[in-house]
Amino acid sequence: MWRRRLGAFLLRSPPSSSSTAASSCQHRRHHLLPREEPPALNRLARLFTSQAGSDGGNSQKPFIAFVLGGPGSGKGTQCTKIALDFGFAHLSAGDLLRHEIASGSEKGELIVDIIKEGRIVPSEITVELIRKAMEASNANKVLIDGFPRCEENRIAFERIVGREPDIVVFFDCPEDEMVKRLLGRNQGRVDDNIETIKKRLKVFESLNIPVIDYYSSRGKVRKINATGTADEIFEAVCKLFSSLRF
Ligand SMILES: Nc1ncnc2c1ncn2[C@@H]1O[C@H](COP(=O)(O)OP(=O)(O)O)[C@@H](O)[C@H]1O
Ligand SMILES: O=c1ccn([C@@H]2O[C@H](COP(=O)(O)OP(=O)(O)O)[C@@H](O)[C@H]2O)c(=O)[nH]1
Ligand SMILES: [Mg+2]
Repeated sequence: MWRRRLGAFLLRSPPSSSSTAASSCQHRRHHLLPREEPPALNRLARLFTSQAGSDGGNSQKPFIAFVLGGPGSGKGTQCTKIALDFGFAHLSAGDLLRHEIASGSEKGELIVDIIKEGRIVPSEITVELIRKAMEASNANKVLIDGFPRCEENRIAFERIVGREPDIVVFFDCPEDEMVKRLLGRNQGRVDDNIETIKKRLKVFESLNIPVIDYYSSRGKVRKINATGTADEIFEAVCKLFSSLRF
């Protein structure tokens, strides 16, 4: 049912963290309530809870949401909104890889070639970048955007980080809509060409869908219809995140 014939495209520079005023949803206020308590009370409360707040250190395991969907399904756009409204750290695997490329490292040279071809970067590289970013964020709620891309990624993450995600959010978007969005993204990414897009869509179908199927069989997938405007989709996202305990 989630398998769609996927047709076609991009690599953009680091994430836009912009979010429109219209991005907030009706559930937002409900979620912000605990964070609106006086700071001293918050700090005191954290001393007696099992998980520290994202600004107060995280000595316990964080709540992890993998955010998956085809290229152009809106993962990055929605993650930015979730991070703002629900206080998650947003770790984009693609952005971490692009930062590595920008650093000029030897690894970066390997990564850029892989990304240009729409293939998947070796798991040990990506998992190590994510592990370090999780540690550096010290957050108690983490969105991992665009990872795992394949079963090997998934297994490597679970082995190295020693965790499964708490949930997997799947943005389900028709191929023609994804292609249209990617063509309009215009962020100067090296994978922003028709040839690479075709390959990425094929890779999504053959390698990433099995990861979604795996987590689905474990009852972890929350599918969101990713058609409509970004704000309409975020309404559904808000309903989901408002129902979670983290
Ligand atoms: N619901 C939407 N409708 C139309 N365009 C969208 C929507 N969500 C995101 N976009 C745009 O589509 C492109 C791809 O979105 P992005 O969030 O980068 O997707 P992904 O991270 O899944 O590749 C971006 O240019 C973004 O602004
Ligand atoms: O865990 C990951 C995430 C990304 N990529 C590579 O980086 C590209 C861009 O990924 P990103 O998530 O930024 O693309 P999006 O799906 O958001 O358009 C992918 O096509 C892959 O080549 C990868 O190898 N492993
Ligand atoms: Mg993205």
